[in-house]
Amino acid sequence: MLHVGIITVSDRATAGVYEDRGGPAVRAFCEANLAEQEGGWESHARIVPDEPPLIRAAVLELLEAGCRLIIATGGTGPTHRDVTPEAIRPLLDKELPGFAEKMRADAWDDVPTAILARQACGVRGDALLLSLPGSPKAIPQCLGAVWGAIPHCLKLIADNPAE
Ligand SMILES: Nc1ncnc2c1ncn2[C@@H]1O[C@H](COP(=O)(O)OP(=O)(O)OP(=O)(O)O)[C@@H](O)[C@H]1O
Ligand SMILES: Nc1nc2c(c(=O)[nH]1)N[C@H]1C(S)=C(S)[C@@H](COP(=O)(O)O)O[C@H]1N2
Repeated sequence: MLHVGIITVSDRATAGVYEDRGGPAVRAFCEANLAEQEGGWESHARIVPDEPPLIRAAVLELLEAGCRLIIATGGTGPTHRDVTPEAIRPLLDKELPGFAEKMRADAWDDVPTAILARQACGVRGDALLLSLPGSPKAIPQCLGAVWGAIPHCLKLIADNPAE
């Protein structure tokens, strides 16, 4: 069973200013793309404001719950409240910059503002952590851009545990 953690990082979704569409968009993408997952999969969703300690706490809680793929959406932009990369980076054993590079490169022709996102992606233990922009329409674009590398990455980090 693959446990997938989904974290919406959004002041406004947390406060109820708008209904969260980011978490459900990640879940919908997983539903469409994990149908063949051996042993099945299960999602665990959290919504937090743009506060580093709360973002980190959500990541650590989902790791503790056994999530091996954690996908955060929101808070990657250039404003002072956008702190998801700063919150996630210290938790990574290794950053995998290719994930963010591919997300931005694939979106560039369609959405030039794609380069405003500072996605932090990498591994912690045997888990892969990804961050995506908050815009719900960015979610299938960004996940679609990198999905081809995810099963192999999960297998590599599971097969080569730290001492
Ligand atoms: N979780 C979400 N659910 C629904 N729409 C969202 C969500 N996150 C972002 N959006 C939409 O995408 C647009 C761009 O997101 P923006 O960068 O302003 O949000 P954020 O910084 O990720 O979240 P917030 O401003 O709530 O902290 C917003 O105008 C909003 O309409
Ligand atoms: N594929 C894609 N990437 C995207 C976007 C988008 O609409 N599609 N929006 C951009 C915009 S406008 C911003 S400000 C940044 C950061 O968004 P965030 O702060 O909500 O994470 O993501 C960028 N990346």
